Amino acid sequence: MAFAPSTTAVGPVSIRLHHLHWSGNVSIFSFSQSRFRRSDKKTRNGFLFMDVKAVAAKPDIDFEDANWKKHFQEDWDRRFNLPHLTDILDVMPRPTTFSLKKRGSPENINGASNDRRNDYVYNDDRALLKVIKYSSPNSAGAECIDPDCSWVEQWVHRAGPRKQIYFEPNEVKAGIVTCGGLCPGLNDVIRQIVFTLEKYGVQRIVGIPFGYRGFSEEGLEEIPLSRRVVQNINLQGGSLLGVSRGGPNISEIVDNIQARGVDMLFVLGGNGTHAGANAIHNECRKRRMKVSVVCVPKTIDNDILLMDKTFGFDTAVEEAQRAINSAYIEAHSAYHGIGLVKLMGRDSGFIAMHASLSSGQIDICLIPEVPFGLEGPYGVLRHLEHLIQTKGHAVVCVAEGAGQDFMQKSNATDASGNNVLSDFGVHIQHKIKKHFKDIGVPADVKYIDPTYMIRACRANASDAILCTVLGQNAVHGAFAGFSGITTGICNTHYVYLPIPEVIRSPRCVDPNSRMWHRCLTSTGQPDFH
Ligand SMILES: Nc1ncnc2c1ncn2[C@@H]1O[C@H](COP(=O)(O)OP(=O)(O)O)[C@@H](O)[C@H]1O
Ligand SMILES: O=P(O)(O)OC[C@H]1O[C@](O)(COP(=O)(O)O)[C@@H](O)[C@@H]1O
Ligand SMILES: [Mg+2]
Repeated sequence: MAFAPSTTAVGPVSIRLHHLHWSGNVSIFSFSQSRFRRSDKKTRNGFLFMDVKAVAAKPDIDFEDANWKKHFQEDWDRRFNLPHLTDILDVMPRPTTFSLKKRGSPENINGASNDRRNDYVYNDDRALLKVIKYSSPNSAGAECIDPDCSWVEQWVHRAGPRKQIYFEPNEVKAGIVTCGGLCPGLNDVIRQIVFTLEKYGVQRIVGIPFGYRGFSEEGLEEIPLSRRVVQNINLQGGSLLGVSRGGPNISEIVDNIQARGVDMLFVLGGNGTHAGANAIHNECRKRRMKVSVVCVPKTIDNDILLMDKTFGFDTAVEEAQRAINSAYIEAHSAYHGIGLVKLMGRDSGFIAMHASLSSGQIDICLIPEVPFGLEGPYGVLRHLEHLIQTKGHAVVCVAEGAGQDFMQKSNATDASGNNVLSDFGVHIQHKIKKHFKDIGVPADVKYIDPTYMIRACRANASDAILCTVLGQNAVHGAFAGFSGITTGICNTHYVYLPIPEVIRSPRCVDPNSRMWHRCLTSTGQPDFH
């Protein structure tokens, strides 16, 4: 029996890929529920939070069965099937009002000349999630399903405008909400959602202020949105609508959606936000409301499963270069200089890894996914000593979630239920200073924490394009009648995915991946233990 996507909101989960016996991406395996231990379960703000730990990692597939691949693929298709309004409601489609041809005359869409333009995506269109065929599980970076690492097709649904839509645009009231922390590109996505809604003919578009809180907090009025209002918001960082953590429970949110008469809700946020959006979608279904809930993944940490990348990540990596370069200049110009930069990444070290790789100036990169020792002959401090002796300076990049075991845990959580991390940047800074003092070698340590400077930036060009496509696809998905979905880029193609599939766990750097190996090659750092 496969692990069925739960209709219960699953909160922060901690699964480290390198703890798994099987190489590859956890999401390709179907786990039976019995293989998970629920280590912690608490209710906060009416939400259910579960920390789920993988205690065994064997996939629940009988590879002796000659038909295992067929079963796997049937299960896959079931898991990745997109929830649709017609699953529960008797709603009829109508021809789309979104047309790229003659503006204002979408009725022509069924004509032969229109078909030649190939403007629309069909519900049976699919994109292939994985494209490498590994010759063995020992191939570098192999992601395998079976012990022989055989070829198994994993198809997901293609995003884009459909010929048939399930809403009358002039009757639609659309809401947009941005939750969690800031991320470069939020305004670009809001802007594109508004543009695309208007292109369909939607006239009532509102922003819900300050994340999910805007659904309950008194005095927070919805913000009317139009092309005129959002025209230039992409020129600055942040979110026009504001963001927040925590907020009302799902039932209150859905009551409020009902009261406002919102029938399309666009939710921009990370893992927590997606769990909330899925719960909202399920509650709307339970109440048989005709509401489409569509997410756009927003995580600067890049920690959403299955996606090539999420918007804001490229910008963060680029912006981090400035901090790393300053750290390098400081370190290089000082006698025995050590530059130290802390970058974001609660569970995932993608920003630290990519920023280290792209800068070419990092000697040591520390991320949460790869354990390391500080003291002792094979520890980080001894290697720093070696770098100072041989090069005269060193630059270190740490992800915020790295080295948590070296510090006292606070057990505190933020309003969303996320663990509040101890500051490893500050900790290692003190450790380095003390170490060099203890061994009687001068060292000049300069610590840079650019966290909020990076997060508040406006999107760079490549993220701006990603935001544009994602924002437009979110609207196409809602008009197509899907709900409980998110939109992303997988294997260079734009797709829709059911929310539970992308939040099974935070996406993490695989220490066996080619990218981490490239990072190690670039920094020249040894294994620390
Ligand atoms: N398991 C959950 N179920 C429902 N809502 C959640 C859940 N986890 C977080 N949320 C809500 O989602 C919003 C954003 O969550 P947060 O973890 O702060 O950011 P992110 O979405 O970036 O991960 C918050 O308002 C929070 O209360
Ligand atoms: O100070 P805040 O707002 O709690 O944000 C800190 C968090 O924001 C992040 O950059 C992104 O987190 P979210 O995806 O939850 O917004 C994390 O890496 C970091 O722990
Ligand atoms: Mg989060």
